[in-house]
Amino acid sequence: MTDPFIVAIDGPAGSGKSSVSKAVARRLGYGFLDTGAAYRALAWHVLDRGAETADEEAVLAAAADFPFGQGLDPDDRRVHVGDVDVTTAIREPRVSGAVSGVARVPAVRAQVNDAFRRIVAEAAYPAVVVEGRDITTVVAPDAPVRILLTAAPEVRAARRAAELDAEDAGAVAAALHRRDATDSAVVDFLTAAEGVEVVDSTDLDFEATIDAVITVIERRAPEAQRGAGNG
Ligand SMILES: Nc1ncnc2c1ncn2[C@@H]1O[C@H](COP(=O)(O)OP(=O)(O)O)[C@@H](O)[C@H]1O
Ligand SMILES: Nc1ccn([C@@H]2O[C@H](COP(=O)(O)OP(=O)(O)O)[C@@H](O)[C@H]2O)c(=O)n1
Repeated sequence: MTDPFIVAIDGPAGSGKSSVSKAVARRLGYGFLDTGAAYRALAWHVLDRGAETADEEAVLAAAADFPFGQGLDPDDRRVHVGDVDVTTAIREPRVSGAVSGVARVPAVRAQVNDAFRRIVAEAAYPAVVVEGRDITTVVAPDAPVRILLTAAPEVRAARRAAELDAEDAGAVAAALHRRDATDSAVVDFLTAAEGVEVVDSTDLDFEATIDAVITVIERRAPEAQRGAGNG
């Protein structure tokens, strides 16, 4: 089998990257890689070691001893650090509030990006949908399909608050926009780079967003490499 091709999807928090990418991968028979889960798992690992993600030395020490496990099955979002299942823990607000400290360390970005490329190259799928912040620009700038998935800030905050079933939607919105601001200082994922197609889901429901992404794939992906069952 030739190397899987990449469908690269970037975007800000709450734009629908993970849920839409997973649904697209499942529908097309592709693999799915949630790159944010790796940064979240490393932030969890730093906190679990009793350190702070603002401490770059502590982050580098944790990254040097980071037995991270993540699969490509769209229907299996389990994430492990060693033999600890951290799937739920990495989505907790305390980790969301700490993850940007990990993401701003260049050596960490280089380490996890190498791991992402290796995981995709070894994938037993015709393609892998890879979602995050810098996939279209750093991890896979030559991918045949590169999408910036976005939505209005207030829509993204409302979706995240609903997802977390949060009592204080204002606090969720403030945390989300704070993370957007911190993240976009590290990687510009709010502006589509040359060749990246923008899908704005502000006025699209979940199914319509999936269809919009698949339309881009059908237009941009190499015909010969598409998986079975997708025309
Ligand atoms: N177009 C959409 N319309 C309504 N809800 C959506 C849409 N896209 C995603 N969602 C929901 O918004 C929440 C956040 O989506 P998620 O995939 O976690 O975003 P991200 O990974 O970009 O942070 C989830 O509950 C998801 O089901
Ligand atoms: N490719 C990536 C993916 C995530 N990240 C970092 O990891 C954090 C969590 O990513 P995520 O995709 O799980 O976050 P959401 O957009 O799902 O809220 C982001 O806020 C970034 O700080 C990154 O720097 N680069």
